[in-house]
Amino acid sequence: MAYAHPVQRRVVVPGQAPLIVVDPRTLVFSPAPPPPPVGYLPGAIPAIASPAFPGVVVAPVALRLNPASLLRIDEQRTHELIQFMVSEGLVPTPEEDMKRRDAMEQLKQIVLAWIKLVACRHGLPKEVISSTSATILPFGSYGLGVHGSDSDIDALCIGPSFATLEEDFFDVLKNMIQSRPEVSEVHCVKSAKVPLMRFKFGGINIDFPYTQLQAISVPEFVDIFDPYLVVSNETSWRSLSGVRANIRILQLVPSLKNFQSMLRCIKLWARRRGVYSHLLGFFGGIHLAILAAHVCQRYPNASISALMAIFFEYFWLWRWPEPVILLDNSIPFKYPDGRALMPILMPCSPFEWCNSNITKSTFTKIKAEFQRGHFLTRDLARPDFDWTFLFKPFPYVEKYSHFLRILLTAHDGDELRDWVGWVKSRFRSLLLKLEAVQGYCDPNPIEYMDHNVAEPNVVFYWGLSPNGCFSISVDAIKEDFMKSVNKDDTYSAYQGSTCKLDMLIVESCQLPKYIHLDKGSTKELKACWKILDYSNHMKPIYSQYTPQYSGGT
Ligand SMILES: Nc1ncnc2c1ncn2[C@@H]1O[C@H](COP(=O)(O)OP(=O)(O)OP(=O)(O)O)[C@@H](O)[C@H]1O
Ligand SMILES: [Mg+2]
Ligand SMILES: [Mg+2]
Repeated sequence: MAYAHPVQRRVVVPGQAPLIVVDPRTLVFSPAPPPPPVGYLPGAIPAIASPAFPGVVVAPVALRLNPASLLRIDEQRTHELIQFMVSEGLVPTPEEDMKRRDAMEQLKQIVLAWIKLVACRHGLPKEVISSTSATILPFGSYGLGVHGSDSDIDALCIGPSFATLEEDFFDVLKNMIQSRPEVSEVHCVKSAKVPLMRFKFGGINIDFPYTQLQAISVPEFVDIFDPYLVVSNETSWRSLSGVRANIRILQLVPSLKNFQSMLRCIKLWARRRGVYSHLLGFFGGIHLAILAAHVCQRYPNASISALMAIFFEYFWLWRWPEPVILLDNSIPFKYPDGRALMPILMPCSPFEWCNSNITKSTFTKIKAEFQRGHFLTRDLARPDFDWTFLFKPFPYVEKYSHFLRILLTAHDGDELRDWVGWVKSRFRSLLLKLEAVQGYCDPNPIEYMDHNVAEPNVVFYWGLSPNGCFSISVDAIKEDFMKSVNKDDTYSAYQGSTCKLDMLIVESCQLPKYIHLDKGSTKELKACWKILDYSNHMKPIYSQYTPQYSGGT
Protein backbone atom coordinates (compact mmCIF):
# COMPACT_ATOMS: atom_id res chain seq x y z
CA MET A 1 0.00 0.00 0.00
CA ALA A 2 1.46 3.34 -1.02
CA TYR A 3 1.48 6.29 1.30
CA ALA A 4 2.39 9.89 0.93
CA HIS A 5 5.17 11.44 2.89
CA PRO A 6 3.98 12.93 6.13
CA VAL A 7 4.02 16.67 6.57
CA GLN A 8 7.08 17.74 8.49
CA ARG A 9 7.45 21.01 10.37
CA ARG A 10 10.71 22.64 11.23
CA VAL A 11 10.85 23.52 14.90
CA VAL A 12 13.56 25.72 16.29
CA VAL A 13 14.19 25.21 19.99
CA PRO A 14 16.55 27.87 21.40
CA GLY A 15 19.92 26.36 22.13
CA GLN A 16 19.23 23.18 20.14
CA ALA A 17 19.64 22.09 16.55
CA PRO A 18 16.48 22.62 14.45
CA LEU A 19 14.07 19.70 14.70
CA ILE A 20 11.47 18.41 12.33
CA VAL A 21 8.11 17.42 13.74
CA VAL A 22 6.24 14.71 11.90
CA ASP A 23 2.48 15.03 12.04
CA PRO A 24 1.04 11.50 11.96
CA ARG A 25 -2.33 12.90 10.86
CA THR A 26 -0.78 13.55 7.52
CA LEU A 27 0.13 9.96 6.78
CA VAL A 28 -2.15 9.39 3.82
CA PHE A 29 -2.80 5.93 2.52
CA SER A 30 -4.14 5.07 -0.84
CA PRO A 31 -6.52 3.97 -2.17
CA ALA A 32 -8.59 4.16 1.04
CA PRO A 33 -7.32 6.78 3.44
CA PRO A 34 -7.75 5.68 7.03
CA PRO A 35 -9.57 7.89 9.50
CA PRO A 36 -7.15 10.46 10.88
CA PRO A 37 -5.95 10.00 14.44
CA VAL A 38 -7.80 12.32 16.74
CA GLY A 39 -5.59 12.61 19.72
CA TYR A 40 -2.63 11.45 21.66
CA LEU A 41 -1.91 11.61 25.30
CA PRO A 42 0.18 14.66 26.02
CA GLY A 43 3.24 13.81 28.01
CA ALA A 44 2.97 10.15 27.13
CA ILE A 45 4.68 10.84 23.85
CA PRO A 46 7.03 13.71 24.52
CA ALA A 47 8.82 15.34 21.66
CA ILE A 48 12.00 13.35 21.45
CA ALA A 49 14.59 13.05 18.76
CA SER A 50 14.61 9.53 17.42
CA PRO A 51 17.93 8.03 16.41
CA ALA A 52 16.06 6.42 13.54
CA PHE A 53 15.17 9.85 12.21
CA PRO A 54 18.27 11.98 12.51
CA GLY A 55 17.08 15.48 13.22
CA VAL A 56 13.45 14.39 13.22
CA VAL A 57 11.04 14.33 16.10
CA VAL A 58 8.30 11.76 15.92
CA ALA A 59 6.11 13.54 18.38
CA PRO A 60 2.45 13.48 17.45
CA VAL A 61 0.99 16.94 17.32
CA ALA A 62 -2.63 15.90 17.10
CA LEU A 63 -4.24 17.09 20.27
CA ARG A 64 -7.84 17.70 19.45
CA LEU A 65 -9.08 16.29 22.74
CA ASN A 66 -8.43 18.15 25.92
CA PRO A 67 -5.77 16.68 28.19
CA ALA A 68 -8.23 15.57 30.90
CA SER A 69 -10.28 13.49 28.44
CA LEU A 70 -7.15 11.98 26.98
CA LEU A 71 -5.93 10.99 30.39
CA ARG A 72 -9.26 9.38 31.22
CA ILE A 73 -9.26 7.39 27.99
CA ASP A 74 -5.70 6.29 28.56
CA GLU A 75 -6.53 5.07 32.07
CA GLN A 76 -9.55 3.24 30.74
CA ARG A 77 -7.51 1.51 28.02
CA THR A 78 -4.81 0.53 30.45
CA HIS A 79 -7.44 -0.96 32.73
CA GLU A 80 -8.96 -2.87 29.81
CA LEU A 81 -5.56 -4.15 28.73
CA ILE A 82 -4.82 -5.46 32.21
CA GLN A 83 -8.21 -7.18 32.23
CA PHE A 84 -7.44 -8.65 28.83
CA MET A 85 -4.14 -10.03 30.15
CA VAL A 86 -6.00 -11.70 32.98
CA SER A 87 -8.62 -13.17 30.66
CA GLU A 88 -5.87 -14.52 28.41
CA GLY A 89 -4.03 -15.98 31.40
CA LEU A 90 -0.87 -14.14 30.37
CA VAL A 91 0.49 -14.08 33.89
CA PRO A 92 1.10 -17.48 35.46
CA THR A 93 -0.79 -18.24 38.66
CA PRO A 94 1.07 -18.17 42.03
CA GLU A 95 0.88 -21.98 42.05
CA GLU A 96 2.54 -22.19 38.63
CA ASP A 97 5.24 -19.78 39.72
CA MET A 98 5.80 -21.77 42.89
CA LYS A 99 6.34 -24.87 40.75
CA ARG A 100 8.98 -23.02 38.74
CA ARG A 101 10.75 -21.72 41.82
CA ASP A 102 10.70 -25.20 43.24
CA ALA A 103 12.20 -26.64 40.03
CA MET A 104 14.96 -24.01 40.15
CA GLU A 105 15.68 -24.75 43.80
CA GLN A 106 15.92 -28.48 43.19
CA LEU A 107 18.16 -27.96 40.19
CA LYS A 108 20.42 -25.82 42.35
CA GLN A 109 20.67 -28.64 44.88
CA ILE A 110 21.52 -31.15 42.14
CA VAL A 111 24.21 -28.83 40.80
CA LEU A 112 25.70 -28.38 44.29
CA ALA A 113 25.88 -32.14 44.82
CA TRP A 114 27.33 -32.52 41.32
CA ILE A 115 30.19 -30.11 41.86
CA LYS A 116 31.29 -31.86 45.04
CA LEU A 117 31.26 -35.17 43.18
CA VAL A 118 33.25 -33.69 40.31
CA ALA A 119 35.81 -32.22 42.72
CA CYS A 120 36.17 -35.68 44.26
CA ARG A 121 36.56 -37.33 40.88
CA HIS A 122 39.28 -34.84 39.96
CA GLY A 123 41.11 -35.79 43.18
CA LEU A 124 41.07 -32.25 44.57
CA PRO A 125 42.08 -31.60 48.21
CA LYS A 126 39.43 -32.06 50.92
CA GLU A 127 39.25 -28.30 51.66
CA VAL A 128 38.45 -27.60 48.01
CA ILE A 129 35.81 -30.31 47.93
CA SER A 130 34.10 -28.90 50.98
CA SER A 131 34.30 -25.26 49.89
CA THR A 132 33.58 -25.55 46.17
CA SER A 133 30.19 -24.72 44.78
CA ALA A 134 28.35 -24.09 41.50
CA THR A 135 25.18 -22.18 40.78
CA ILE A 136 22.42 -21.61 38.26
CA LEU A 137 21.13 -18.25 37.06
CA PRO A 138 17.85 -17.77 35.21
CA PHE A 139 17.71 -15.84 31.93
CA GLY A 140 15.35 -15.65 28.93
CA SER A 141 11.71 -14.79 29.56
CA TYR A 142 11.76 -16.40 33.01
CA GLY A 143 14.74 -14.28 34.04
CA LEU A 144 12.95 -11.14 32.84
CA GLY A 145 9.75 -12.10 34.64
CA VAL A 146 7.72 -12.15 31.43
CA HIS A 147 7.19 -15.88 31.10
CA GLY A 148 3.83 -17.47 30.48
CA SER A 149 2.62 -20.68 32.03
CA ASP A 150 3.87 -22.56 28.97
CA SER A 151 7.29 -20.86 28.72
CA ASP A 152 10.48 -22.77 29.23
CA ILE A 153 12.94 -21.92 31.97
CA ASP A 154 16.29 -20.82 30.58
CA ALA A 155 18.88 -21.37 33.30
CA LEU A 156 22.63 -21.04 32.98
CA CYS A 157 24.66 -23.53 34.98
CA ILE A 158 27.91 -21.93 36.16
CA GLY A 159 30.71 -24.13 37.43
CA PRO A 160 34.29 -23.65 38.59
CA SER A 161 37.27 -24.01 36.29
CA PHE A 162 37.86 -27.70 37.00
CA ALA A 163 34.38 -28.83 35.88
CA THR A 164 34.55 -29.50 32.16
CA LEU A 165 31.76 -29.10 29.63
CA GLU A 166 32.26 -32.30 27.69
CA GLU A 167 32.73 -34.78 30.50
CA ASP A 168 31.54 -33.27 33.77
CA PHE A 169 28.53 -31.39 32.42
CA PHE A 170 27.36 -33.46 29.47
CA ASP A 171 28.16 -36.78 31.10
CA VAL A 172 28.25 -36.68 34.92
CA LEU A 173 25.61 -33.99 35.46
CA LYS A 174 23.42 -35.36 32.71
CA ASN A 175 23.36 -38.75 34.42
CA MET A 176 22.51 -37.18 37.76
CA ILE A 177 19.69 -35.16 36.23
CA GLN A 178 18.41 -38.10 34.24
CA SER A 179 18.20 -40.29 37.31
CA ARG A 180 15.67 -37.98 38.96
CA PRO A 181 12.07 -39.21 38.81
CA GLU A 182 10.68 -35.77 37.93
CA VAL A 183 12.99 -35.46 34.91
CA SER A 184 12.17 -36.67 31.40
CA GLU A 185 13.18 -36.17 27.76
CA VAL A 186 16.80 -35.26 28.46
CA HIS A 187 18.96 -34.55 25.50
CA CYS A 188 22.21 -32.75 24.84
CA VAL A 189 22.66 -30.16 22.13
CA LYS A 190 26.44 -30.17 21.91
CA SER A 191 26.93 -28.76 18.43
CA ALA A 192 25.15 -25.42 19.01
CA LYS A 193 27.13 -22.24 19.51
CA VAL A 194 25.68 -22.22 22.99
CA PRO A 195 25.88 -25.92 23.91
CA LEU A 196 23.12 -26.97 26.27
CA MET A 197 21.16 -29.72 27.91
CA ARG A 198 17.45 -29.74 27.42
CA PHE A 199 14.97 -31.62 29.56
CA LYS A 200 11.66 -31.51 31.35
CA PHE A 201 11.62 -31.04 35.09
CA GLY A 202 8.23 -31.72 36.64
CA GLY A 203 6.68 -31.00 33.26
CA ILE A 204 8.51 -27.67 32.80
CA ASN A 205 10.85 -27.38 29.82
CA ILE A 206 14.35 -26.43 30.85
CA ASP A 207 17.08 -25.04 28.59
CA PHE A 208 20.30 -25.56 30.47
CA PRO A 209 23.57 -24.22 29.01
CA TYR A 210 26.84 -24.33 30.90
CA THR A 211 29.77 -22.03 31.46
CA GLN A 212 32.93 -22.23 33.59
CA LEU A 213 34.44 -19.38 35.53
CA GLN A 214 38.07 -18.93 36.53
CA ALA A 215 37.43 -19.79 40.14
CA ILE A 216 37.51 -22.80 42.40
CA SER A 217 34.08 -22.03 43.74
CA VAL A 218 31.13 -20.15 42.22
CA PRO A 219 28.99 -18.41 44.83
CA GLU A 220 25.21 -18.31 44.50
CA PHE A 221 25.13 -14.62 43.51
CA VAL A 222 28.28 -14.53 41.43
CA ASP A 223 29.14 -11.30 39.57
CA ILE A 224 29.17 -12.46 35.97
CA PHE A 225 30.41 -9.05 34.82
CA ASP A 226 33.68 -9.54 36.69
CA PRO A 227 36.31 -9.67 33.89
CA TYR A 228 38.72 -11.65 36.05
CA LEU A 229 36.29 -14.52 36.42
CA VAL A 230 35.28 -15.02 32.82
CA VAL A 231 37.09 -17.65 30.84
CA SER A 232 38.08 -15.91 27.65
CA ASN A 233 36.70 -18.17 25.00
CA GLU A 234 33.83 -17.54 22.65
CA THR A 235 31.55 -20.24 24.01
CA SER A 236 31.81 -18.86 27.55
CA TRP A 237 31.05 -15.36 26.37
CA ARG A 238 28.07 -16.50 24.38
CA SER A 239 26.74 -18.65 27.20
CA LEU A 240 26.95 -15.73 29.60
CA SER A 241 25.41 -13.23 27.22
CA GLY A 242 21.80 -14.29 27.91
CA VAL A 243 22.12 -13.64 31.65
CA ARG A 244 24.11 -10.47 31.12
CA ALA A 245 21.63 -9.10 28.59
CA ASN A 246 18.79 -9.70 31.02
CA ILE A 247 20.59 -7.98 33.86
CA ARG A 248 21.29 -4.93 31.68
CA ILE A 249 17.71 -4.78 30.42
CA LEU A 250 16.33 -4.96 33.94
CA GLN A 251 18.72 -2.21 35.04
CA LEU A 252 17.89 0.03 32.11
CA VAL A 253 14.09 0.02 32.02
CA PRO A 254 12.58 2.81 34.09
CA SER A 255 9.46 0.93 35.24
CA LEU A 256 9.91 -2.80 35.53
CA LYS A 257 6.21 -3.45 35.98
CA ASN A 258 5.23 -1.57 32.84
CA PHE A 259 8.01 -3.19 30.85
CA GLN A 260 6.95 -6.67 31.91
CA SER A 261 3.26 -6.10 31.18
CA MET A 262 3.98 -4.50 27.85
CA LEU A 263 6.38 -7.24 26.77
CA ARG A 264 3.91 -9.96 27.72
CA CYS A 265 1.30 -8.26 25.53
CA ILE A 266 3.73 -7.71 22.66
CA LYS A 267 4.72 -11.37 22.74
CA LEU A 268 1.09 -12.45 22.60
CA TRP A 269 0.51 -10.06 19.70
CA ALA A 270 3.55 -11.46 17.87
CA ARG A 271 2.37 -15.05 18.36
CA ARG A 272 -1.16 -14.32 17.23
CA ARG A 273 -0.02 -12.40 14.17
CA GLY A 274 2.49 -15.08 13.15
CA VAL A 275 5.65 -13.04 13.70
CA TYR A 276 7.09 -14.89 16.72
CA SER A 277 9.60 -17.54 15.76
CA HIS A 278 13.27 -16.83 15.37
CA LEU A 279 13.91 -19.90 13.22
CA LEU A 280 11.12 -19.10 10.81
CA GLY A 281 12.50 -15.66 10.13
CA PHE A 282 10.61 -13.61 12.68
CA PHE A 283 11.32 -12.30 16.18
CA GLY A 284 12.45 -14.36 19.15
CA GLY A 285 11.91 -13.39 22.76
CA ILE A 286 15.19 -11.49 23.02
CA HIS A 287 14.40 -9.27 20.02
CA LEU A 288 11.04 -8.25 21.39
CA ALA A 289 12.51 -7.71 24.87
CA ILE A 290 15.03 -5.22 23.50
CA LEU A 291 12.48 -3.44 21.31
CA ALA A 292 10.10 -3.15 24.26
CA ALA A 293 12.89 -1.95 26.57
CA HIS A 294 13.88 0.62 23.96
CA VAL A 295 10.40 2.16 23.96
CA CYS A 296 10.16 2.00 27.76
CA GLN A 297 13.45 3.86 28.08
CA ARG A 298 12.31 6.68 25.87
CA TYR A 299 8.87 7.07 27.38
CA PRO A 300 9.41 6.50 31.09
CA ASN A 301 6.09 8.05 32.11
CA ALA A 302 3.87 6.34 29.61
CA SER A 303 1.14 3.94 30.71
CA ILE A 304 1.05 0.35 29.39
CA SER A 305 -1.65 1.33 26.92
CA ALA A 306 0.40 4.27 25.63
CA LEU A 307 3.54 2.12 25.49
CA MET A 308 1.73 -0.37 23.27
CA ALA A 309 0.56 2.38 20.92
CA ILE A 310 4.00 3.97 20.84
CA PHE A 311 5.66 0.60 20.19
CA PHE A 312 3.77 0.12 16.95
CA GLU A 313 4.15 3.69 15.76
CA TYR A 314 7.80 3.80 16.69
CA PHE A 315 8.89 0.63 14.95
CA TRP A 316 6.65 1.12 11.96
CA LEU A 317 8.29 4.50 11.39
CA TRP A 318 11.74 3.21 12.29
CA ARG A 319 14.22 3.57 9.47
CA TRP A 320 15.29 -0.04 9.25
CA PRO A 321 18.06 -1.17 8.94
CA GLU A 322 19.02 1.54 11.40
CA PRO A 323 20.10 -0.57 14.39
CA VAL A 324 18.08 -0.66 17.61
CA ILE A 325 20.41 -0.06 20.52
CA LEU A 326 19.37 0.51 24.11
CA LEU A 327 20.28 3.86 25.62
CA ASP A 328 23.33 3.03 27.65
CA ASN A 329 26.56 4.97 27.73
CA SER A 330 28.58 1.82 28.20
CA ILE A 331 27.50 0.48 24.80
CA PRO A 332 30.05 1.17 22.08
CA PHE A 333 28.22 2.27 18.96
CA LYS A 334 28.92 0.23 15.88
CA TYR A 335 27.06 -0.59 12.73
CA PRO A 336 26.13 -4.07 11.51
CA ASP A 337 27.59 -5.48 8.33
CA GLY A 338 24.72 -4.33 6.15
CA ARG A 339 23.10 -7.71 5.61
CA ALA A 340 20.80 -7.51 8.61
CA LEU A 341 17.35 -6.14 7.86
CA MET A 342 16.38 -5.45 11.47
CA PRO A 343 19.61 -5.27 13.49
CA ILE A 344 19.14 -5.33 17.24
CA LEU A 345 22.16 -5.05 19.52
CA MET A 346 22.57 -7.23 22.61
CA PRO A 347 22.96 -4.79 25.52
CA CYS A 348 26.02 -6.51 26.99
CA SER A 349 29.59 -7.18 26.00
CA PRO A 350 30.74 -8.41 23.57
CA PHE A 351 27.87 -6.35 22.07
CA GLU A 352 26.97 -8.72 19.30
CA TRP A 353 23.91 -8.41 17.12
CA CYS A 354 21.05 -10.64 18.11
CA ASN A 355 21.04 -13.62 15.85
CA SER A 356 18.39 -13.06 13.21
CA ASN A 357 16.84 -15.04 10.36
CA ILE A 358 14.68 -12.21 9.08
CA THR A 359 14.41 -12.27 5.28
CA LYS A 360 12.84 -9.87 2.77
CA SER A 361 9.44 -11.58 3.06
CA THR A 362 9.35 -11.81 6.82
CA PHE A 363 10.60 -8.22 7.06
CA THR A 364 7.68 -7.14 4.86
CA LYS A 365 5.24 -9.04 7.03
CA ILE A 366 6.65 -7.67 10.28
CA LYS A 367 6.46 -4.13 8.92
CA ALA A 368 2.85 -4.68 7.82
CA GLU A 369 2.03 -5.94 11.31
CA PHE A 370 3.65 -2.92 12.94
CA GLN A 371 1.57 -0.75 10.65
CA ARG A 372 -1.61 -2.62 11.51
CA GLY A 373 -0.83 -2.35 15.21
CA HIS A 374 -0.25 1.37 14.80
CA PHE A 375 -3.53 1.94 12.95
CA LEU A 376 -5.46 0.03 15.57
CA THR A 377 -3.96 1.76 18.58
CA ARG A 378 -3.13 5.28 17.50
CA ASP A 379 -6.49 6.91 17.90
CA LEU A 380 -7.30 7.54 21.53
CA ALA A 381 -10.74 8.84 20.69
CA ARG A 382 -11.83 5.84 18.68
CA PRO A 383 -15.17 4.89 20.24
CA ASP A 384 -15.14 1.25 19.08
CA PHE A 385 -11.64 0.57 20.34
CA ASP A 386 -11.18 -2.97 21.60
CA TRP A 387 -7.87 -4.63 22.46
CA THR A 388 -9.07 -7.95 21.08
CA PHE A 389 -8.72 -6.57 17.51
CA LEU A 390 -5.03 -6.11 18.02
CA PHE A 391 -4.58 -9.72 19.10
CA LYS A 392 -6.76 -11.28 16.40
CA PRO A 393 -5.06 -14.32 14.85
CA PHE A 394 -3.54 -13.67 11.44
CA PRO A 395 -6.11 -14.65 8.77
CA TYR A 396 -3.95 -16.93 6.62
CA VAL A 397 -6.81 -18.43 4.63
CA GLU A 398 -8.20 -15.01 3.82
CA LYS A 399 -4.78 -13.76 2.76
CA TYR A 400 -3.41 -16.65 0.73
CA SER A 401 -5.06 -18.84 -1.82
CA HIS A 402 -2.17 -21.33 -1.92
CA PHE A 403 0.08 -22.81 0.71
CA LEU A 404 3.24 -24.83 0.73
CA ARG A 405 2.51 -27.83 2.93
CA ILE A 406 5.59 -29.27 4.60
CA LEU A 407 4.96 -32.63 6.22
CA LEU A 408 7.50 -34.08 8.63
CA THR A 409 7.08 -37.63 9.85
CA ALA A 410 9.08 -39.97 12.07
CA HIS A 411 8.83 -43.33 13.71
CA ASP A 412 7.98 -42.05 17.21
CA GLY A 413 7.42 -38.84 19.15
CA ASP A 414 11.02 -38.52 20.33
CA GLU A 415 12.46 -38.96 16.87
CA LEU A 416 9.91 -36.55 15.46
CA ARG A 417 10.83 -33.89 18.00
CA ASP A 418 14.49 -34.02 17.02
CA TRP A 419 13.71 -34.24 13.33
CA VAL A 420 11.40 -31.22 13.41
CA GLY A 421 13.93 -29.27 15.46
CA TRP A 422 16.67 -30.02 12.98
CA VAL A 423 14.59 -29.21 9.89
CA LYS A 424 13.45 -25.96 11.50
CA SER A 425 17.03 -24.96 12.07
CA ARG A 426 17.51 -25.20 8.26
CA PHE A 427 14.27 -23.45 7.32
CA ARG A 428 16.00 -20.20 6.49
CA SER A 429 17.49 -21.73 3.35
CA LEU A 430 14.05 -22.92 2.23
CA LEU A 431 12.62 -19.50 2.84
CA LEU A 432 15.36 -17.84 0.82
CA LYS A 433 14.86 -20.30 -2.02
CA LEU A 434 11.12 -19.70 -2.10
CA GLU A 435 11.70 -15.97 -2.11
CA ALA A 436 14.14 -16.29 -4.98
CA VAL A 437 11.70 -18.19 -7.21
CA GLN A 438 8.43 -16.91 -5.87
CA GLY A 439 9.10 -13.41 -4.60
CA TYR A 440 7.23 -13.79 -1.33
CA CYS A 441 6.48 -16.38 1.28
CA ASP A 442 4.86 -16.15 4.72
CA PRO A 443 6.12 -19.02 6.89
CA ASN A 444 3.34 -19.58 9.40
CA PRO A 445 5.22 -20.71 12.54
CA ILE A 446 2.35 -22.80 13.89
CA GLU A 447 2.90 -26.53 13.79
CA TYR A 448 -0.14 -28.63 12.99
CA MET A 449 -0.82 -32.32 12.97
CA ASP A 450 -2.43 -34.24 10.14
CA HIS A 451 -4.81 -36.85 11.57
CA ASN A 452 -4.93 -38.62 8.21
CA VAL A 453 -1.26 -39.45 8.28
CA ALA A 454 -0.53 -42.69 10.14
CA GLU A 455 2.93 -41.77 11.47
CA PRO A 456 3.63 -39.18 14.13
CA ASN A 457 3.81 -35.94 12.19
CA VAL A 458 4.08 -32.17 12.20
CA VAL A 459 2.78 -30.09 9.30
CA PHE A 460 3.59 -26.53 8.33
CA TYR A 461 1.49 -24.40 6.01
CA TRP A 462 3.39 -21.51 4.53
CA GLY A 463 1.42 -18.82 2.74
CA LEU A 464 2.48 -18.24 -0.85
CA SER A 465 1.78 -15.28 -3.05
CA PRO A 466 -1.33 -13.36 -1.97
CA ASN A 467 -2.48 -12.90 -5.58
CA GLY A 468 -2.57 -16.61 -6.34
CA CYS A 469 0.26 -16.48 -8.89
CA PHE A 470 3.06 -18.83 -8.25
CA SER A 471 5.58 -20.54 -10.35
CA ILE A 472 7.37 -23.02 -8.17
CA SER A 473 8.28 -26.58 -8.87
CA VAL A 474 7.89 -28.31 -5.53
CA ASP A 475 10.18 -31.17 -6.52
CA ALA A 476 13.03 -28.83 -7.36
CA ILE A 477 12.52 -26.85 -4.16
CA LYS A 478 12.45 -29.99 -2.09
CA GLU A 479 15.56 -31.41 -3.71
CA ASP A 480 17.38 -28.18 -3.07
CA PHE A 481 16.22 -27.99 0.55
CA MET A 482 17.11 -31.60 1.30
CA LYS A 483 20.70 -30.83 0.35
CA SER A 484 20.76 -28.27 3.09
CA VAL A 485 19.00 -30.59 5.57
CA ASN A 486 21.46 -33.40 4.95
CA LYS A 487 24.54 -31.24 4.70
CA ASP A 488 25.80 -31.49 8.25
CA ASP A 489 27.64 -34.68 9.13
CA THR A 490 26.17 -34.66 12.60
CA TYR A 491 22.76 -35.18 11.12
CA SER A 492 23.64 -37.48 8.27
CA ALA A 493 21.88 -40.08 10.43
CA TYR A 494 18.66 -38.58 9.17
CA GLN A 495 19.45 -39.76 5.67
CA GLY A 496 17.80 -43.07 5.14
CA SER A 497 16.27 -43.09 8.63
CA THR A 498 12.55 -43.21 9.27
CA CYS A 499 12.40 -39.41 9.34
CA LYS A 500 10.75 -38.04 6.22
CA LEU A 501 9.90 -34.72 4.68
CA ASP A 502 7.26 -34.11 2.01
CA MET A 503 6.20 -30.95 0.27
CA LEU A 504 3.03 -30.16 -1.61
CA ILE A 505 1.19 -27.08 -2.86
CA VAL A 506 -2.35 -26.96 -1.51
CA GLU A 507 -5.17 -24.56 -2.24
CA SER A 508 -6.87 -23.03 0.74
CA CYS A 509 -10.08 -24.86 -0.19
CA GLN A 510 -8.20 -28.18 0.04
CA LEU A 511 -7.10 -27.66 3.62
CA PRO A 512 -8.35 -30.41 5.95
CA LYS A 513 -11.36 -29.29 8.00
CA TYR A 514 -9.56 -29.77 11.30
CA ILE A 515 -6.68 -27.51 10.32
CA HIS A 516 -7.74 -24.08 11.49
CA LEU A 517 -5.09 -21.84 10.02
CA ASP A 518 -6.99 -18.76 11.07
CA LYS A 519 -7.38 -19.78 14.68
CA GLY A 520 -3.87 -18.70 15.41
CA SER A 521 -1.41 -19.75 18.01
CA THR A 522 -2.73 -19.68 21.51
CA LYS A 523 -0.34 -19.04 24.29
CA GLU A 524 -0.62 -22.66 25.40
CA LEU A 525 0.72 -23.85 22.08
CA LYS A 526 4.00 -22.09 22.33
CA ALA A 527 5.43 -21.69 18.86
CA CYS A 528 3.27 -24.15 18.48
CA TRP A 529 3.99 -27.73 19.22
CA LYS A 530 0.97 -29.80 19.75
CA ILE A 531 2.04 -33.27 18.85
CA LEU A 532 0.87 -36.60 20.05
CA ASP A 533 2.88 -38.75 22.34
CA TYR A 534 2.40 -41.88 20.29
CA SER A 535 4.08 -44.07 22.83
CA ASN A 536 1.66 -42.87 25.42
CA HIS A 537 -1.81 -43.75 24.16
CA MET A 538 -2.23 -40.73 21.93
CA LYS A 539 -2.13 -38.33 24.85
CA PRO A 540 -1.45 -34.76 23.73
CA ILE A 541 1.87 -33.34 24.84
CA TYR A 542 3.78 -30.17 24.09
CA SER A 543 7.21 -30.70 22.75
CA GLN A 544 10.00 -29.10 24.67
CA TYR A 545 12.18 -28.74 21.63
CA THR A 546 12.80 -25.05 21.52
CA PRO A 547 15.10 -24.24 18.67
CA GLN A 548 18.85 -24.00 18.91
CA TYR A 549 18.90 -20.31 18.37
CA SER A 550 22.47 -20.20 17.36
CA GLY A 551 22.82 -23.62 15.90
CA GLY A 552 22.13 -24.62 12.39
CA THR A 553 21.99 -21.70 10.10
N1 LIG B 1 18.50 -15.02 18.23
C1 LIG B 1 19.11 -14.87 19.40
N2 LIG B 1 20.18 -14.04 19.50
C2 LIG B 1 20.81 -13.89 20.69
N3 LIG B 1 20.43 -14.52 21.83
C3 LIG B 1 19.37 -15.34 21.77
C4 LIG B 1 18.66 -15.57 20.56
N4 LIG B 1 17.65 -16.43 20.82
C5 LIG B 1 17.72 -16.73 22.13
N5 LIG B 1 18.75 -16.09 22.69
C6 LIG B 1 19.12 -16.13 24.13
O1 LIG B 1 18.47 -17.22 24.76
C7 LIG B 1 17.50 -16.73 25.68
C8 LIG B 1 16.32 -17.67 25.76
O2 LIG B 1 15.72 -17.82 24.49
P1 LIG B 1 14.27 -18.43 24.32
O3 LIG B 1 14.19 -18.92 22.91
O4 LIG B 1 13.96 -19.38 25.41
O5 LIG B 1 13.34 -17.15 24.37
P2 LIG B 1 12.71 -16.36 25.61
O6 LIG B 1 13.15 -14.94 25.51
O7 LIG B 1 13.01 -17.05 26.89
O8 LIG B 1 11.16 -16.42 25.27
P3 LIG B 1 10.13 -17.65 25.49
O9 LIG B 1 9.17 -17.17 26.52
O10 LIG B 1 9.52 -17.81 24.13
O11 LIG B 1 10.95 -18.84 25.93
C9 LIG B 1 17.21 -15.31 25.22
O12 LIG B 1 16.74 -14.49 26.25
C10 LIG B 1 18.58 -14.86 24.73
O13 LIG B 1 19.39 -14.48 25.82
MG1 LIG C 1 12.72 -19.12 27.14
MG1 LIG D 1 14.78 -21.37 25.76
